[in-house]
Amino acid sequence: MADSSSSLPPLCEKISYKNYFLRVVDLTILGFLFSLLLYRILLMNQNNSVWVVAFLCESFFSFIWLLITSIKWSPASYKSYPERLDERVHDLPSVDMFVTTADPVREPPILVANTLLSLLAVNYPANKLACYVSDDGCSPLTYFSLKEASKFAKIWVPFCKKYNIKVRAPFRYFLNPPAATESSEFSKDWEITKREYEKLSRRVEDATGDSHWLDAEDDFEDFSNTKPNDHSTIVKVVWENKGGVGVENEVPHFVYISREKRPNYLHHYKAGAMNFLVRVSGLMTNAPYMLNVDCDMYANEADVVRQAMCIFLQKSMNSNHCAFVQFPQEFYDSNADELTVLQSYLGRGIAGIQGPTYAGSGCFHTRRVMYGLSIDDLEDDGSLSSLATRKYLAEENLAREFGNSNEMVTSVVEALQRKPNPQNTLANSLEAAQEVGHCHFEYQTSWGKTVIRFKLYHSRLLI
Ligand SMILES: O=c1ccn([C@@H]2O[C@H](COP(=O)(O)OP(=O)(O)O[C@H]3O[C@H](CO)[C@@H](O)[C@H](O)[C@H]3O)[C@@H](O)[C@H]2O)c(=O)[nH]1
Ligand SMILES: [Mn+2]
Repeated sequence: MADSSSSLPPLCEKISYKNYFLRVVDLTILGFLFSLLLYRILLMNQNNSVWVVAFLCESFFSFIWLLITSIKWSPASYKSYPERLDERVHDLPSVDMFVTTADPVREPPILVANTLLSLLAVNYPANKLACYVSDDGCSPLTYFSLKEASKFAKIWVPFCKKYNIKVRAPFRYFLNPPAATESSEFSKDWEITKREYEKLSRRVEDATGDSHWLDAEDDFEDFSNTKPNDHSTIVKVVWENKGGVGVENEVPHFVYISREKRPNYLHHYKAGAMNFLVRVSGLMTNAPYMLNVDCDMYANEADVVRQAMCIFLQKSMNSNHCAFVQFPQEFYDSNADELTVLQSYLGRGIAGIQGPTYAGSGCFHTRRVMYGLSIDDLEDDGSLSSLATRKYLAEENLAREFGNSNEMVTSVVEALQRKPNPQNTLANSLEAAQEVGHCHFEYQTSWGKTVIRFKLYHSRLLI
């Protein structure tokens, strides 16, 4: 856990971008706007309706201008120092990473595979990570592609770590040839890895048009007679990190899940998928932190988890006061100018006031906040207050809130009390994981009402 010594340099800092010259300019503009409105009001009686319309438009403009200027008044951003993490934190916390996909046509499986590969390869101890992909399309093709990708991960992840590759989504990384200055060993490994990635792409492409492989393996039996909106829960542990040495230890757990869907049950789209991801990961790994990434994105920074941990674990910021860490999104395939305005001006402005807004993807949350805790429920040392213990841990409450699965309730209690997860093998939780995939979890419990759906969008805790 985090070292409390204050003599060590901080894990992250808030950088302020206050600009007094800009503030004077803004105050001058505000003065002009007020004088204009005052002028309109004073001469209102002597003019016609055009004057009134002009007054209304200028008032509206002034209001919007004032709103935006107040947001931008004290811009700030957070700078993290992941290189300091190892000397400050001796036992890094676990992180469960979630990817949601819903449609193998609109979201090509090779892209989802790249998202998965970029997450499996992040710079973080692999035994502290687990990646869960939720497939609302219940697509055997997506499952096939991800399974193949997890085989390729055993080449890709060691390659990225050995050469400290920055972009860890192979489809982006292999766009550029290696620099001429690279060693011959690197060039050789680069060629081999690229060839293996091309083989993976080809296998996925071939499988797209031809489904004979569906019958060839028992593993795909669960997908027979399923429709995207009518099927039972599927949970498959594709790769389990059981420790050991070398490659075996370098690739994090990877679990494929597809929750039950029935035509007469609303499934709550991504929010429903996220609920199921939280439940299954709670049963299997129960990490205190969770990362949520859309399937058409990838982690473009290998240190992303370490950066988030710098912010969560920075003592001076009080880790209990931090509910989520949101990373900005960048687009590689569209004009990003409008995003610069959003992120550099408004994003930094909001970060200066309290913290960024939740953007739906690229966000780390603490599990306890997802289960309903707020700052008021915690003592200074992060333990549950006695009032919160009565409120959250009462047996009848737990079943009503989280459902009738005993294993689920146990995992929630352990997460709320910050107990380390006992090291079970993932396969031991398969039956319980199937159970929490039922549609009724979204109806007879708080999952479909407040857990996640409420917390994601109304969390009051900041960074
Ligand atoms: O029934 C569904 C529908 C969508 N998704 C997934 O949800 C994500 C976002 O859906 P998308 O259709 O791509 O929405 P966007 O408008 O592109 O996404 C933005 O807006 C959403 C909220 O409206 C956020 O949840 C997203 O994170 C944010 O990137 C994707 O990974 C989908 O695969 C599901 O898992 N199940
Ligand atoms: Mn999208």
